[in-house]
Amino acid sequence: MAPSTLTQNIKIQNTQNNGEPLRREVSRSLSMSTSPHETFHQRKMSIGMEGTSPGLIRTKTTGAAPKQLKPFREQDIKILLLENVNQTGRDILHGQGYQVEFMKSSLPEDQLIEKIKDVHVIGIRSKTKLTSRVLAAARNLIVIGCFCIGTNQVDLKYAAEHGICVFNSPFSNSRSVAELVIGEIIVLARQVGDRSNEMHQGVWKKVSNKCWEIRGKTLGIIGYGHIGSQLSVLAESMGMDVIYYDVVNLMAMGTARQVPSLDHLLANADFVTCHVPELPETMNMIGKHQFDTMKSGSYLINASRGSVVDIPALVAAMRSGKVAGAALDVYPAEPAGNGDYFTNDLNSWAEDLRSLQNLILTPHIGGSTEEAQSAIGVEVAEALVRYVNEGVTVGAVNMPEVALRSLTMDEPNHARVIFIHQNVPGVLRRVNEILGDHNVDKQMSDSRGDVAYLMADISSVKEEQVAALYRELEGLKERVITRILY
Ligand SMILES: NC(=O)C1=CN([C@@H]2O[C@H](COP(=O)(O)OP(=O)(O)OC[C@H]3O[C@@H](n4cnc5c(N)ncnc54)[C@H](O)[C@@H]3O)[C@@H](O)[C@H]2O)C=CC1
Ligand SMILES: O=C(O)C(=O)COP(=O)(O)O
Repeated sequence: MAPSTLTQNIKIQNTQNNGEPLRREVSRSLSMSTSPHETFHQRKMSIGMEGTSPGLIRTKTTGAAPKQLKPFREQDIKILLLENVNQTGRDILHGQGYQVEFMKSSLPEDQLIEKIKDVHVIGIRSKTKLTSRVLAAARNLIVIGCFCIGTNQVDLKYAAEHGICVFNSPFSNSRSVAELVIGEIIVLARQVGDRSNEMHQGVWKKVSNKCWEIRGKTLGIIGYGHIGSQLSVLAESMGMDVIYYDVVNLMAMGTARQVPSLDHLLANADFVTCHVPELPETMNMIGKHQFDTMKSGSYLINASRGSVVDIPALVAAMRSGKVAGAALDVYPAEPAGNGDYFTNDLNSWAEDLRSLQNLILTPHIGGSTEEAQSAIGVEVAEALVRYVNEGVTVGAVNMPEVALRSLTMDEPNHARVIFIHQNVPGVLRRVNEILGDHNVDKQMSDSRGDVAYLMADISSVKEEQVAALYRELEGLKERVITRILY
């Protein structure tokens, strides 16, 4: 971008602002996703690109310096959205002027590897597996948006070590999951699923045997985080006693009680519900021993991750009558999209599950409500915009959280340097030696594990100096990614 263009853009911006301070304009552009012409980023340039289309904003550890420097234009940013990301999120990203490709389902690994090669941003939900193999193919990727809560589908460590920031929406669908579980508790206690199936087949079968009220029964919640604690409040308001087990000591909601062990919870709960993340420690955490420990005639609900419950052990516990009913929303393997079949081809025990009585099977819909999806769309898309345009990592799940107030047009000749690097001694000193020829107005640096993130706003920097600055930073052996926004 030539200086004259910059000046012209300042004028346009000022006109649009009607003389209002620009900083207000900046925050408005992010929170209300206005048109790209209203955003401050329109005026910025970015370098740090490797052999792709002009104006890109990433380089890899092994990459050479960019051959040409071109303005950072929103139109150059390529985004791939999979798994039917909500319209709210799509609107925000389109509103920035980015190129957005949208797909309704997830992709198998080989197709994903092809598709991810050139994009700067990918948006996924719980199904798309971003393994190290997939991410290694992503030449230009700078950021991943998980439009959901769980991030187990992404190799977070590999991503961080390659300078790829990951965002999610930590609680926008928690209430939806909690409400589904409440519904399932009643449906299981009254065998509503079976009665409904029978009626659909024309069979009238009125029974009260082993049908219960939930009032006075004990709900055992495994994992008392966002979802577990919401559920606790709802269950108690319906007259249930609530106990919970968590690896962390957590404040109880209402009169709920934390119990000292999983076995203690299993031995005392009438309904057991799982709300833990997928981790090595939660893999098959409900298996044969746990079913043996549960009360006879109790119920199990799993709306967390399919890996948490050992399904053959559940099938055995239900066939023996030890478990009177169960609800599963998640499975070790799930179809890529709607219309696919839930058969033994996918999970070897799918037919076993389909044959059981009082077993509610839902297709991973815990967070699938209009309210949740719309809120997630906004939250994650805004985080992506902030990261692409300003390098702000607040809310990231695999990077240190770093933010500086936005650059504004009353700060000409400023540049924002973003330097993601290995977290080893001496790097900051060397970076500051490089930045030392300029006035460092503000700077923030933080680390998380092996990766550190530095953001510095420098002034008195001429456009022709930016390339040299970039090359010097790229010359540091500890660098992962250098971006300069100006
Ligand atoms: N079915 C669906 O559509 C949805 C499923 N989920 C799943 O639910 C999970 C939980 O969600 P949130 O409540 O938002 O997560 P959260 O992170 O707020 O809470 C998880 C809780 O589990 C605890 N925990 C971790 N390991 C444990 C262990 N080994 N034993 C006992 N407790 C343990 C943590 O200390 C934490 O309190 C997510 O990770 C996601 O996989 C989330 C949203 C929708
Ligand atoms: O938010 C989560 O972690 C979920 O499991 C919901 O996933 P989904 O957005 O429905 O693919």
